[in-house]
Amino acid sequence: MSFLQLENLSKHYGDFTAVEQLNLTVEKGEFVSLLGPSGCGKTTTLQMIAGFVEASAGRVLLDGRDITHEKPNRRGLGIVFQSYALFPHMTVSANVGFGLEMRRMAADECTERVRKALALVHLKKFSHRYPRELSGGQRQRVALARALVIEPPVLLLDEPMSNLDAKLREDMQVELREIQRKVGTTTIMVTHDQSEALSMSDRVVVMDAGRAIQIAKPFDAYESPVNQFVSQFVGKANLFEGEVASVSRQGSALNVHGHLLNTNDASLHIGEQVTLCLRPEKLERCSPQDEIIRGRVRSGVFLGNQWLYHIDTGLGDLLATWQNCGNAACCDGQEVSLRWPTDALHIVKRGQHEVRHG
Ligand SMILES: Nc1ncnc2c1ncn2[C@@H]1O[C@H](COP(=O)(O)OP(=O)(O)OP(=O)(O)O)[C@@H](O)[C@H]1O
Repeated sequence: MSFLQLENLSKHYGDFTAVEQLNLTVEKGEFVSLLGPSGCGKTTTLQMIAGFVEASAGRVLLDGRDITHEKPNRRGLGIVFQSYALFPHMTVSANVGFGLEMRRMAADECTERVRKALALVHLKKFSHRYPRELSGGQRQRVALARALVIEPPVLLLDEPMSNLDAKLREDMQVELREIQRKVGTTTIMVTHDQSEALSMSDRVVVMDAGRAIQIAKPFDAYESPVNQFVSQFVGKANLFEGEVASVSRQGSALNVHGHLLNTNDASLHIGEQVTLCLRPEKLERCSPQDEIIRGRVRSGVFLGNQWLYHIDTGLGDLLATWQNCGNAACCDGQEVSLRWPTDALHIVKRGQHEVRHG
């Protein structure tokens, strides 16, 4: 049995459904992110696990125990909110030790645990400061120490890094994941930032309109998105509508605006209408005799580690990302020959409501 299980978990507000029949199993020590656009039900799901929002239907099981209707304080989960919610009139130590005092832990043990928790988040030197005397990143670490000090079975993080600037956010992502690995606490994190979810998680739950659309390892969600929504939400995608022109044992040929494109997918039927996904980094420049399609560069943007190009082609406007092309490899208006490996072209479903677990 999995450590944390959500079974058909739903939340209705009147006739509005915020979360619909969510099923998720999380193993001990796993780091799982709930990823999706604003309003898709991520926070509501987290709050149902925490016990701050009452589930309308379904169950939450922790280590086999049904906690669906237990009070939040009896669940004993560690929570870090977006706002950190530190007590402004208490020092760092007092903030971190607060949960232990509430549990009436002996003073000596409490002091020792607070010391260890602050060492874990590299804040030992700041124990006597007040939250207003700390930077955003330091406050975030106090909130993390406060959640971890009670040694919770599950750590719940609600957009824990959204108040940090881009650089600090990246550093904290690495640090948070290192701490989580060291402590081994099962963790569920809410985020709308796909790169954050992909870089930190063992698995991601991609949500839309209250439903889990795909539950997968980050690599699989990116490489094999289950539908159009996931392909566009997790990374950038070129999408084409096409019709299956022929099928063989090796794959299929698809007609897209009069161009025949080969895929490795042999499970299709002639005449079937499909959507194809091609990631921008899979496009390669090639010589004219090797090209699949020719295009004209509309614009190029330098992104630091790569260039992002918009290219007008017979398939539509294609996005291409290329690294190592020095000081602008292509000029606006330049004609380019393009190709990609056959296995880079994926068939994605058009519907949005088919969950795939992985
Ligand atoms: N108390 C409530 N009463 C009515 N509707 C609510 C209530 N709380 C949340 N909702 C609605 O439920 C939906 C899901 O909200 P939720 O906060 O879970 O979204 P989210 O994915 O976390 O979004 P964000 O990334 O913007 O925080 C939203 O449409 C929201 O307006």
